[in-house]
Amino acid sequence: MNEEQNKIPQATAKRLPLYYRFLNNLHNQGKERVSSKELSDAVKVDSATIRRDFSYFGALGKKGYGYNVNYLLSFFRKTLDQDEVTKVALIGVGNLGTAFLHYNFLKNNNTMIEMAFDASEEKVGTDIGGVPVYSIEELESKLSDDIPIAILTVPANAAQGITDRLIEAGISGILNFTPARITVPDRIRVHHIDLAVELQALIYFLKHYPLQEGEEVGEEPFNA
Ligand SMILES: NC(=O)c1ccc[n+]([C@@H]2O[C@H](COP(=O)([O-])OP(=O)(O)OC[C@H]3O[C@@H](n4cnc5c(N)ncnc54)[C@H](O)[C@@H]3O)[C@@H](O)[C@H]2O)c1
Repeated sequence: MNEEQNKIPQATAKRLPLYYRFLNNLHNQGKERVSSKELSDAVKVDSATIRRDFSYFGALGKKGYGYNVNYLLSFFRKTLDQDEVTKVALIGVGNLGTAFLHYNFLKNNNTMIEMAFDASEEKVGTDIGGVPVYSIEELESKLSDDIPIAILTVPANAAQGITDRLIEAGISGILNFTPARITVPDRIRVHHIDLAVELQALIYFLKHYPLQEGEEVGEEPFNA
């Protein structure tokens, strides 16, 4: 992560990949500029928030012109280290893990699942979506220094044990899909993803903040 990203608020940093993906699509369609309204409609973030987010990088928008797509893209690419491919390891090649291996992350984000691990003999030695699956026994010997992130898709009861080994092996970030609350040292960053929580949040918003036709979509506190 570079210095610039350290200075921007975390909520803004979280939205950067969203902006980046949309701008990349615009660029691929040959578009050179985008208005904040267009951006807002596409990424479902209100234009005031977009302007505030972008203000952390200096005044990039011009009245009546909008934002220059190429300029923004090159800026975000630098900020998000998009010029570099980040290698990721995946642990647990079950229903969820297999789906991730089939999904080509590299197409939109510069991340790539380099290798996967599982405990099941049936899976070890196979190749899923072009990713080799190794035995979990080989975790320490196969994980190389250039893989900073692991995706955890093992059963909850295996999560902490695997986490301890990942940290020992030098991983610095974990994307945890298991329901287990894992304990890690301060220097390790864990992001927890739980579809049930996201669904509950959506249900809550539908019930308490139903949207009206033509209403601008606000920023949801759950994503902030
Ligand atoms: N976050 C979410 O929204 C969400 C949604 C669905 C499932 N989940 C969770 O994701 C995890 C995976 O779910 P799933 O449906 O893919 O389960 P699954 O049972 O299909 O897959 C688990 C895989 O982990 C492997 N495994 C078991 N113990 C292991 C170990 N010690 N080391 C390495 N591999 C091991 C199994 O062989 C299996 O291939 C579960 O914890 C589940 O609760 C999360």
